[in-house]
Amino acid sequence: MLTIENLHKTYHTHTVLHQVTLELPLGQVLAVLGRSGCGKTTLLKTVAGLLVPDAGSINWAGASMEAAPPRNREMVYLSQEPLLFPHLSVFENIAYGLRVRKEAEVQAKVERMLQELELQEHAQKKPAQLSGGQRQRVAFGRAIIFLPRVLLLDEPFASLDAQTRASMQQLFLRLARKYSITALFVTHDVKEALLIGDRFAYMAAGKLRIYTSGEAFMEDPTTGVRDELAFWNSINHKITNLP
Ligand SMILES: Nc1ncnc2c1ncn2[C@@H]1O[C@H](COP(=O)(O)OP(=O)(O)OP(=O)(O)O)[C@@H](O)[C@H]1O
Repeated sequence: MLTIENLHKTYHTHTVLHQVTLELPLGQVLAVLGRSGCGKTTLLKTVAGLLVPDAGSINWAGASMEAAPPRNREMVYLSQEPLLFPHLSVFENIAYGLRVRKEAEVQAKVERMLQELELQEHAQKKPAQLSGGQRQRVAFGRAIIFLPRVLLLDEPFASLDAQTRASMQQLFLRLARKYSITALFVTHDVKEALLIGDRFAYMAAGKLRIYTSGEAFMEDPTTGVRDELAFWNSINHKITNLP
């Protein structure tokens, strides 16, 4: 279980994380919905150890993570623009974490992951020879192949077209189930949050509100789920009443 208590972060006089508290059980995905600038990236980078909080605690299975450097936390941050090694092939990008950890059966593990990601035929290409969606799949594979404790996903599909985005969402759901992935998934897209999350939260001005159920998330007018439903009802009404 990931436990975060009263996480606080200020840039100069601007408070970006305001007493953020959450619990995330193993194998669950918490979808965090929030508008641009609400502090989502700061939250994920602080959990990953890439930013230092002013106060608060981050625990994994009861052990404090604050003193642990990012690589020892095994909490992987994935951004919208996948960061891949440009000079390495797809295969070697995915193999990287395994080689660093001196794990066995690298070849077989990477081949299996390439198959999961449907990237077998691109194994020897360099990142620059791939589409945005394919690069994001490589970044996923590289992150999950060594089974990190927590995946921290920062609007990972925001730059993709609608179809590629939908197929990446399905791929994520399939792999999340298969590998029991524990993840914080931040997005500004309410449909994506509903589709991806096992649990739901809403972030505004550095404050995180956790919902006790999916229904509570959907019923809160600030999340925009109601507006989304009203929009589609009005479109349906318009289309069925066209002359
Ligand atoms: N290094 C920094 N120095 C000062 N202010 C910062 C810094 N990084 C972020 N901020 C400010 O903190 C606030 C939250 O930024 P953050 O990147 O966490 O937001 P976000 O919710 O991820 O937004 P977006 O969806 O646009 O990426 C913003 O107002 C931003 O301008």
